[in-house]
Amino acid sequence: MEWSRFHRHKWDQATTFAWKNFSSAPVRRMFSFVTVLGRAALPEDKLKELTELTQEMKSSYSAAKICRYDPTRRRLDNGDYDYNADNDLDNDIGCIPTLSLEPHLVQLMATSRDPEELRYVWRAWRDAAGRPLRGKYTRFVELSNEAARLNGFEDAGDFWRSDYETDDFEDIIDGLWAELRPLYEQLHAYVRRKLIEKYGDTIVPPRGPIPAHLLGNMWAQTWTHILDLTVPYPGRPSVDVTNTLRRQGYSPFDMFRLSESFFISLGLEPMPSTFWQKSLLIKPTDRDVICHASAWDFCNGIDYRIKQCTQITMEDMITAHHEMGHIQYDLQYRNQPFIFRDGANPAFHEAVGDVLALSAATPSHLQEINLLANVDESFENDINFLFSMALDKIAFLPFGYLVDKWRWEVFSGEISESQYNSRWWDLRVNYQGVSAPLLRDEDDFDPGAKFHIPANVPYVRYFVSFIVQFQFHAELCKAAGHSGPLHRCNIYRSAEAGRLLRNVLSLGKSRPWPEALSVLTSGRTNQLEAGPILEYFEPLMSWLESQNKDEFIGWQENEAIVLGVVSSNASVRPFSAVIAALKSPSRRAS
Ligand SMILES: CC(=O)N[C@@H](CC(=O)O)C(=O)NC[C@H](CC1(C(=O)N[C@@H](Cc2ccc(O)cc2)C(=O)O)CCCC1)C(=O)O
Ligand SMILES: [Zn+2]
Repeated sequence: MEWSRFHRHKWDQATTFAWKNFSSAPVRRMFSFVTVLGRAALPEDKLKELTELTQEMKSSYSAAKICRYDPTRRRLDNGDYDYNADNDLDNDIGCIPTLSLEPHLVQLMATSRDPEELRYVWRAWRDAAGRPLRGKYTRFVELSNEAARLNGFEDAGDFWRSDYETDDFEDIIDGLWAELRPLYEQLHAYVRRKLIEKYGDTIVPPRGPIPAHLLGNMWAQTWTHILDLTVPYPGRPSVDVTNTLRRQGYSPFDMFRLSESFFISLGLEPMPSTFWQKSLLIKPTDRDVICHASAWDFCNGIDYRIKQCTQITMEDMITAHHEMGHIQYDLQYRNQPFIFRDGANPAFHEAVGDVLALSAATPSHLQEINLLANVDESFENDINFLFSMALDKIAFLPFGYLVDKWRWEVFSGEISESQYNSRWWDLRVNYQGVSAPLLRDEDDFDPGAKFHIPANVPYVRYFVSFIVQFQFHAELCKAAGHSGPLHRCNIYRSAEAGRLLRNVLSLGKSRPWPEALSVLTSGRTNQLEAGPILEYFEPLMSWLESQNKDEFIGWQENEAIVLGVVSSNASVRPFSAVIAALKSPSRRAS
């Protein structure tokens, strides 16, 4: 009998979703994951196109290089750097691009204190890494959305958010940001004041956004590299132990051994022997590799590796803990069924290493491992420490939030191709209070100059991780019997903390993440909460409020100082300040 289309559809419906009626919850959970095909749901030719597109974007980004800054370079008549000189072959100014992001540009953005050089590097990187991706990205979005819809999602953003198994996920993170924004604004106001003291108020507007090239990082996402310009009480032992690491002859290998010893002290797993044989911890000189650090689970219970172009810096020591946290989580859930070998949600995976680093970075622990001379626990040292932690953990929050806010709006169509860059800068000014140091237009593609956009790696996981890692820290400190301020807690060698952490991590993705949180908090809560991170930074918040009492808190967009050539098709709505800057002869603008 020829089945009618109706009957065939009914059969499909019945068999396709029969698993939804299985009695076993874990089996239903497994089916709910394994039935999501992701990209593989695309027709062969489109899957091939999407895969090639992703590979092209990733290798284009990883191979991007720029020329060295040349202060003698011909200038425009207003003194501005003539970026187009490179193409001006008749005066053989052209250059060979030799500087790559890691380690050269990361180092330059962290250590240069020349605004002109910083502005050059900031723009040259975006010209080399972001601009070439713009056309590819639009096609990438189309194909990603098509794949998402074939999996039953609205668009790729909807698909990505489903990892959190939470209907009102966007409302939840909006609410968390609202609770944390006041602390961010206090830090922002204090740092802006210090940057005005360093660079003057013709570059840094007292009531406006901070120009993004002055914050020590290519994306202004963490500000730890301008600690020297902003530290509250200078002249005290620096909590940045980079120089001590170098003086003591630390190798990249030693830094990873140091991180491993912290995990072992909690009774967690050592790295498997193959880890030490097969990881790539030093940038090779004979070939180009994707230097962006990464941790790999080869899904056979034996082979786990980290790839990191490790520099001997405190930042890379913290990153070593971060990457090893991924491996530790992989090890803790390796006995779960394959489909459950993942983080309870992506933020949990990002939090593990950072939780241990919260203890490892404390002055008392750094003393214990001879990386810091004996530091008294004076109020000033406390504030210096909390401030350096805030330059990492608080400064990051709005950036961690806005990257996927932008991407979700691109996937949903709220941001069209003609608005990519102006909407990116709207979000950067509104949430982060940073501005482009020179005018941007829609030939630029600044989001593309950040690894996770061409690499198609979701980003809100880091925003959530920076909050949930303090919930972990608070609970592990309780288990370790810590008393006193949360920021002084060090769980080193606590078997109780290790046991609690193991109980959470070994679940993998076998249970919805609120249940994992409930295990962590012994039932006190199963929700994301800003309480612990606010408790941790409470002493700093009070101190900042007292320091900032005459300061303008927040920023006005039209106060932004944006210099640079107003390019022919400046489709970006130039901030009114640009018009002001272009009119008033006092400010150097062309
Ligand atoms: C096979 C695979 O891909 N594995 C995943 C891990 C897994 O899923 O198992 C993986 O290795 N992802 C790489 C990524 C690397 C880093 C990163 O991208 N960090 C963000 C945000 C941030 C910033 C400051 C900070 O302190 C912590 C995070 C950035 O740099 O902007 C760069 C150095 C730090 C972490 C990572 O480890 O998360
Ligand atoms: Zn990570």
